[in-house]
Parts: sequence; structure tokens; C-alpha cells
Amino acid sequence: MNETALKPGFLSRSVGPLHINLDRQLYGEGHVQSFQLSEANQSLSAFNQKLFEGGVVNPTENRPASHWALRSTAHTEQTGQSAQLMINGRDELVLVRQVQNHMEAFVEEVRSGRYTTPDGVPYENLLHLGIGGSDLGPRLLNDVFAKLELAEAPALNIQFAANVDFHEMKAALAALNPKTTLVVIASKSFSTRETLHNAQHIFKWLDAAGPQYRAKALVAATCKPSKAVEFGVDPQRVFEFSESVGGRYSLWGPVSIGIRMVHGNAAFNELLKGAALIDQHVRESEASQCIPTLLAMSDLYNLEHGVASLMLSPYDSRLSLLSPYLQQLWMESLGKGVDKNGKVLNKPACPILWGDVGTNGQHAFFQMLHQSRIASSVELIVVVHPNHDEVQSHQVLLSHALAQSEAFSVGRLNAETELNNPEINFRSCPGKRPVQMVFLDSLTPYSLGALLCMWEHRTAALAALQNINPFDQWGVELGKGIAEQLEQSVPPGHAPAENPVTAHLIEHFLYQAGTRE
Ligand SMILES: O=P(O)(O)OC[C@H]1O[C@H](O)[C@H](O)[C@@H](O)[C@@H]1O
Repeated sequence: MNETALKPGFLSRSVGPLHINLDRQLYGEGHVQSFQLSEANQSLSAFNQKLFEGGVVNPTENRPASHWALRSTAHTEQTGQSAQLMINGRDELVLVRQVQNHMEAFVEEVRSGRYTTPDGVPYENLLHLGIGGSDLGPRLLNDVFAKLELAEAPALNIQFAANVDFHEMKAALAALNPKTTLVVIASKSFSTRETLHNAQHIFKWLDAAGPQYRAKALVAATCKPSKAVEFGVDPQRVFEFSESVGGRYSLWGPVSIGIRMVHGNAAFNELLKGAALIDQHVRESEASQCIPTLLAMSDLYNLEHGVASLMLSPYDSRLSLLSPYLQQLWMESLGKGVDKNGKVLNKPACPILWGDVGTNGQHAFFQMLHQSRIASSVELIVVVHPNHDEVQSHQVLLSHALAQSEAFSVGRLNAETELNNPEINFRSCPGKRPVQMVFLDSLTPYSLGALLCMWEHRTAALAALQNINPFDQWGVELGKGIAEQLEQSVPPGHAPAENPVTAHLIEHFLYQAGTRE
């Protein structure tokens, strides 16, 4: 007996290194057919056309979304088609190509040791400063690339500092030497408090080693080049990207220049090629064949049926930073309360995305997924060819992923009977959790590019299906504004905060810190 309404293999689709199976969803074939004919699907096709034409898809900021253009050189190489993307009278594709050439040349200079410190020796270290979209992508890429045994060995020791919590910076600096460290300041806006505060600290750290070190060490990735220059970065080492590239969609461009420096241009360009393959797949496939569309269709169906959680578990420890990266992409894009017409939504526009690598999660939170009343879909990623020869370990790993997929969907066959019997109802696993299976041929920069790009399109598709804007993040602004005011109230002896509870909390903090009676 088949546990769901779909025949095995009905929703299996492949593109390049990526394969998905959605047979264990809660809908039947009829849903897929009616979805194809639905108005929502037509709006999605119109959205994708507008996205790739450079139309305004981010209405609250009156901008196109041109992150896909950062992969355009890989697309041109693959298809031989070159195009134009005119935004505000400037061809964005020309900018992308120029900056990419400039980055590649600089990266070669650094990696070959021709770009030297003021003491005439090659740089050995790199500190990446940035937060949110200017941190999570490069951090994920570095973590995966470092575990891939790429043809080119890492050329520099890399450290990251995102948080204004100084513990992170302290640990990063302990592993660095100011005389041999390049500092990448990645900030789309070049005005993020945490990043600029950390950069100011680093200026002091570099200057303490000698006044000559700062100038050559600084590199910036931003869409506000003049601000970076004003801040003290040599214009030769300011790498620009367009304002219409959202921060959480920006890892394909200059924000990842540190990853190019550490792991080489070749690996990075493979990542772009894998992503460009998915762009092409989205441009050319009809809904019933398009992987991101089918996933978004399932996500929407689940939301409409009260499933507002999505647990993502890659059965590969090299992907342990995937969930934190995707949390920003997914929840900053889709965590919205109104649609593009300002209409208040009557349900969440995205499930909460969370998870950890398998099998570890099985021994931690899978219990809740199997038996609690919290409805969650489950997405399991399996890498078919591992990067080791321990066949048995890999088979055990695969068995666990497949077992969980079956258990979440089928449950325990006599679950209903068990529930009617108080003596044994603790055993009941009702099943019927929607399961998405994702297979990657192997983990490479190319397949990673395809996987991440697939998620970008899935995110945008789920937004388009609900007529919401996935490219703004107005909710983030509120706390930033309040924090700016409170910086005046936190130091002892300063004006109290306006809000009485906040004022009380500050009083308590100062008392516990021993700076107030
Ligand atoms: O790159 P930046 O301009 O420094 O912005 C860094 C981050 O800041 C904000 O909090 C936004 O919510 C994020 O989307 C962004 O990635």
C-alpha cells in the first residue's frame, strides 16, 4: 500500500547534480494539475519573467532584484547567450563583468604572494568583517570549501567576526597577526553599526602594529563605494555591487571576495556555474518540471493546511552551516505580515525554518517531529557520493535518512488503534508529516551553487505565489532605530530611556554590573 496519494516517482525531478522527490507530500496528483492552471502559478511565471528582465520586483524600495546577474558570466559561458540588464541607465552585466575581472586579478595577486605586506612578505591571514547577508554566505562557503579537499589548497588562514559581541572578535584576533592580515569589510550599505564598529576596532589593532599596515590591509565589498573610500579603503580595493542585489542574495559577488582569496577563483567560479544552471532551469521549465516551483507549491500547500514549520536536516556534516544561512534567506524574505497591496495576511507566509545535520538531530529533536502536535514538514538532504571510502558508514547514514523519511510519512501502522488504547498510546506515531527528499550527486562547489540557487528561487516563488515582496526587510529597521537611541542611555550617568520597562532594565543592568547602587 502506498502511504500517500502520489504514486512512487510521480514527483521525482532532476536537474544537473540535484534530484528531489516529493512523493511523500499530503496532496494528490489533482493538486499538481490544478496548481499548474492556477492564477497563483501564472503570477509566478510573470514574476520570474520580470525578475530576469530587470523589472521592479521589489516595489517598497522601487528596485529590481539583480542577484542572478552576479552569476551571469557563468550563464554566458554555459549558453553562449550574452544579454543586457539596464537598470537606471547602466548595464548591470557590464558592472558585474568588470568587477569580477578586477576581483579575479586581485585574488591572483594575493594568492601568488605578489601583493605583499608593507614588509614585503605575502599575506597569510584574512579577517572577514560583516553581518547578516554579508557574513552568513561567505561563512557557509568557507566552511564547506574547507572540507572539500579542493584542487587548490587554502592560501590564507581565515577568521570571521560578525557580532558586536567582542568575544567573537577576541577569539578571531587571537588567531591573527596584524602585520600579515588582510581585512575584508563586507557591507552592502556600509552603514551597519556592528560592522563599522568592528572595523574601527580593527583599525586600532592594525595601527598598534605600526602606522604602515592599515592602508594595504583593507578591502571592501559594498554597493556604496564612496562611503568605503571615505572610511579609508583605497578605491583600488573597493569592489562594488548593485543596490538591487539584496544582502541575503549577495554571496555570489564581491561579498565573497575573501572566499575567492582563500580557496581560489576556480572553485568559486564552479559555484557560479552550478547556480547558473538552476537559473536556466527556472527560465526554461514549465511549473510541473521546475524544481523550485514544485517545492514552493508544496510549501504553500503545507502552510494552507496548518504546517508552519520546516525542519531541514542535511545528512552530511559538511553542510552544518546550511540551516543558519537559509534561515536568513527564507525568513527575512518571507517573514512578512502584508502582501504587495498592503493587505494583511491571514496566515504565516512561510514556515519557520530550522534544523541540524542528520543523524545528530534524530537523537535530539526528531522526537518532537514524530509525536508532538506541532505540525512540521521535514526535508532531508542526502549526498550520494561521499568524499571518503568508508562505504559501510555511508550506507548506515543513508539507511537512517531513508528510515526517517518513511517513519515521518507512514508513522506506525496501528497508530490509530494505539491512540484508542490508553495502555499503549505512548507508542503512537501518527505519520503523515510531509517529507521532501533532496539528493546531491556529490558535494562540490558546483552542486552547492545549484542547491543554494534552488533555495533562492524557491523562496522567491513562495513569495510570488502569495503576492508578497521577498526583497525588503522593514521589520529589521525597528530594533536598529531603538538601539541607536539606547546607546545614549546605557552608559552610567546618561539620560534615562524613554520607555519605563527599558529604563528599569538599564537600571537593573547597571546595578548588577556594580556601576550603580
Ligand atoms: O550588508 P549590510 O548593509 O551591512 O547589512 C547587513 C544586514 O543588515 C540588516 O540587518 C539586514 O536585515 C540584512 O539583510 C543585512 O544582510
